[in-house]
Amino acid sequence: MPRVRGPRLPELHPPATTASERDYTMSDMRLIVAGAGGRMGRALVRAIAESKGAVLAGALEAPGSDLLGKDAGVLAGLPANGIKLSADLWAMSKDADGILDFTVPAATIANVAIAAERGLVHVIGTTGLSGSDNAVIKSVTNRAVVVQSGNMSLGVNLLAAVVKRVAKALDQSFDIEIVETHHRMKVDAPSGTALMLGQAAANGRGVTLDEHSERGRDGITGARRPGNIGFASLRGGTVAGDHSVTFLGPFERLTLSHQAEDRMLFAHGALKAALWAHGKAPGHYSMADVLGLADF
Ligand SMILES: NC(=O)C1=CN([C@@H]2O[C@H](COP(=O)(O)OP(=O)(O)OC[C@H]3O[C@@H](n4cnc5c(N)ncnc54)[C@H](OP(=O)(O)O)[C@@H]3O)[C@@H](O)[C@H]2O)C=CC1
Ligand SMILES: O=C(O)C1=N[C@H](C(=O)O)C[C@H](O)C1
Repeated sequence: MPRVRGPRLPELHPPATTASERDYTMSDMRLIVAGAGGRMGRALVRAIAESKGAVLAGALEAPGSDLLGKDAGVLAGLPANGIKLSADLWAMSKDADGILDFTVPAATIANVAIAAERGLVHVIGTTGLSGSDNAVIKSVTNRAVVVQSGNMSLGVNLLAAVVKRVAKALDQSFDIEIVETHHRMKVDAPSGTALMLGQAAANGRGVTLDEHSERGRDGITGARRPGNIGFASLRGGTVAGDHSVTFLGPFERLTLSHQAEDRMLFAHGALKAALWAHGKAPGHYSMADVLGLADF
């Protein structure tokens, strides 16, 4: 029987290579993974092993973690790579070029100063950051390179650009509601992506998100305030990340949505951001900058 060939799929999971199987060059970007024992941290270790142009230079974990001293490759489901998890960012960053940081707000904020001092590209994917956390991050970007985004995927960043345009085109007779669904282990709500999409809608409308958000409705809430942007969060199972933005108008609704199928999507996006930012001038960059969508 003739072999039927299907369309080629992008290689989200190309065969993993390890330090011993690959020839690293001096020009490879030397990356530290923060939260290396976490879900995203393990995905990032795999993404680095699978990609050209970067090498794992360190694996950071929380002080007191049971995982300190364990091999980052083994934790990520790969052969041992000799990089042991450590809580000492200053020591491991001596010869590093960048840090991929998907941890918790307190850890990310602690990492900001060291990354700036060491001249590391700091890719920040951590969500749940407060306004004052974000101000700390911004404060170093006159001397440090930071790429920060609540979502590192191409699809969500395109979605945000489209949401901004649609919000601009529709008046306040259209209510905007953002719904997100994530796995049962997620600790923050609304998701960073939902807030990013809300910000895009607010920008399109020319309003301030803080003054036009409706979050956590419960009980007698009163009627919906015209012009507000609503948020709802679902948690359960193993969902990598679903987001939808619905524009509800008189007798019609428009929904734009995105489903992430695997968190390797975010890991590959973060790696792309680091490689893009290597050698850039100090600044606070977004994933839209990395993907060339800033003017879309
Ligand atoms: N922007 C994006 O595209 C994406 C963002 N995220 C965000 O990334 C973050 C992490 O998500 P996820 O991997 O699922 O969460 P996990 O809880 O699985 O991982 C977080 C890791 O950070 C570790 N950690 C805590 N404190 C420190 C510290 N001081 N130094 C170093 N490591 C520390 C945790 O260790 P311990 O368990 O011991 O506390 C844990 O291993 C979340 O904010 C999530 O929303 C996730 C996916 C995509
Ligand atoms: O915690 C997660 O898993 C994710 N977090 C990010 C968010 O808060 O939006 C990105 C993605 O949706 C997965």
